[in-house]
Parts: sequence; C-alpha cells; structure tokens
Amino acid sequence: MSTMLEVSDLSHRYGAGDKAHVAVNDLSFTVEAGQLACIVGPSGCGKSTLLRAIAGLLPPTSGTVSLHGDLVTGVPDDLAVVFQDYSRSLFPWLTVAKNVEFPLRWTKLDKASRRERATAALEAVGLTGIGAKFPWQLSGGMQQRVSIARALASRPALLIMDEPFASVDAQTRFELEDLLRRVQREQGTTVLLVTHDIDESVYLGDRVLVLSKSPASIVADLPVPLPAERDQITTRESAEFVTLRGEVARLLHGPASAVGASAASTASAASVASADEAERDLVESAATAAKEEAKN
Ligand SMILES: Nc1ncnc2c1ncn2[C@@H]1O[C@H](COP(=O)(O)OP(=O)(O)OP(=O)(O)O)[C@@H](O)[C@H]1O
Repeated sequence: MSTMLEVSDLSHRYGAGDKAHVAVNDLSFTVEAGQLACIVGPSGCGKSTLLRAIAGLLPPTSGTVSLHGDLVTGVPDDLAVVFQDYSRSLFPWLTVAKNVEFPLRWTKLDKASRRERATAALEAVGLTGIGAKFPWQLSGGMQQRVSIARALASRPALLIMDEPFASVDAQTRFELEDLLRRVQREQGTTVLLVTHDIDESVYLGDRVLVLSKSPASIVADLPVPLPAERDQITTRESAEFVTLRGEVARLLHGPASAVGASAASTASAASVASADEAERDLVESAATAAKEEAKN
C-alpha cells in the first residue's frame, strides 16, 4: 500500500497574542491509498480546522499536508469534499446530471465522456435514470447520494467527508453508510471521514483516529478488526464491534477528554461557523461557474 495522505506536525492557531487560540496541535498521521479512515473527536475540538487545512482551504500555522507526495498549498484538483448539508452544496438550478458533471469541466474529458462518467457515478450510487431531475425534486437521502456521485465522478485521490450523514434519518443513514462502504471498496477510493457518531466511525472505518478535546491532537489510532463485508445488524452485534466502540467511547468521554459544558457550547458555536465558512468557500467559488454552465 502507498501513502495517499500525509499530515506532519500540523498545528493551527487562530488569532495572535492574548486572543490566540490553538485549534490543532502538532498532529501527524497518514492514510494509505484505498483506506477509509474515520476521525472522531469531541465537539469543537478542531476537526473542521483540520479538514480545512487538509483540503488546502486554510494554510496551517506550522506543519505540512501532502497528497500522493505533493505538498498541499491550495485546494488540490484531485480532492473532493462531501459536506453534511447537501441542500447547500448541490446547485438547485442545475439538473442532477449537470450537478454530477460539473467538477469534470476542469478535467481534459470531452463532453461525451463527462456525461458517461456522470451516468456511471449515478448508477454506482443507485440513482440510475434520474439525471434529468432537479435536486429539489429528490428526498434528502437521494440528494446526498447525488453529492457522493458528484464527488466520485472526478475519481478523487482523496475524498473528504465532513459529517456526511448527520442530516438524514436513521434508516437512510444506515443505507448511505452501506452505500459508501460498497462504492469505496469497488472504486478503491481513499476516504477521510469525520463523524461525531462513535458507532458510525467503527462501522465504516478501516481505522478510527480519536482526537483529544481542543486543541486537537491524536489520542489513539485504532485499526478496526472487522471483516470487509459488514452488515448493519450482525456487525453491530459482534463482540469486536462492541469492544472497539467501548474503547473509543472511553477515550472520548473519559475524564481526560471531558469538556466543561459552557466551554463546549461556546466552542461548538464557533466551530459551526468555521465549518459553514469552509463550505461557503468551496461552494461559492464553484457557483459562478455553475451559472455559466446552466446557460450553455
Ligand atoms: N475562525 C476562527 N477564529 C477563531 N477561533 C476559531 C475559528 N474557527 C474555529 N475556531 C475555534 O477553534 C476550535 C476548533 O474549531 P473547529 O470548528 O475546528 O472544531 P470542530 O471539532 O470541527 O467542531 P464541531 O465538532 O462542533 O464540528 C474551537 O474552539 C473554535 O472556537
């Protein structure tokens, strides 16, 4: 296996002087090609800051991020991000097919190949034949499938997913988790997924990286000893699943990780703003071009 993502001694501090706030503290890890690594951490610990730095949206105060050996200094062309809020990341004025094709405009693919890729990506996520619909004509779960199809269509070197299933109901969440694992294995995609949900991190991951309370540092990097074929009922009942889930919960909620209630709620409010900012950065930069696309 080759290393796809390398995060080395990464730190990020917001502000300076008395008002300085260290959000990420000297964090190092790698993700191998084809791996699905999950990150779990307490609310407000610095997950969004970390993802923004990895995505090239935020220059870190110190340390480096490399994608397939290349230093990340801006948003890499071969990186895709799926956010929690599908309703804001899909363009409502473009059809589903055009939404999925959209990032391919920056590749060398001709129009016919772009269409073919989009059709195949929609098929991979179980949405064959809905390309002519608009996002707002679909359920929330279907819209998130479209976001996943769009991310996969560009065959990214790294797919970053920031709480991707937090806005759908429990049944849809299970379906999307299984869909992600299936497609990720079929296509060999390297995925870094952030979740608040301990069970989800264990069910989905090949590895679970547990972050400390703010400032984020890695408290554990745990391999997931579950078979590749997983099932929402039997896997979650298995001894390995229950043991690992307990271990992650203890690391997150044990005394060393406890966060005071008021500090947590303040941090949480600021971090929502930060995640929103990241999403806006990416979506807005694409929106202008998407409007042009709609005219064509
Ligand atoms: N732009 C900013 N300026 C100053 N401080 C910030 C900024 N963005 C985030 N922070 C602070 O950095 C810390 C980490 O925030 P971040 O959003 O990365 O956490 P998070 O783990 O993603 O949060 P959540 O779990 O709620 O999504 C928080 O204490 C937050 O208050």
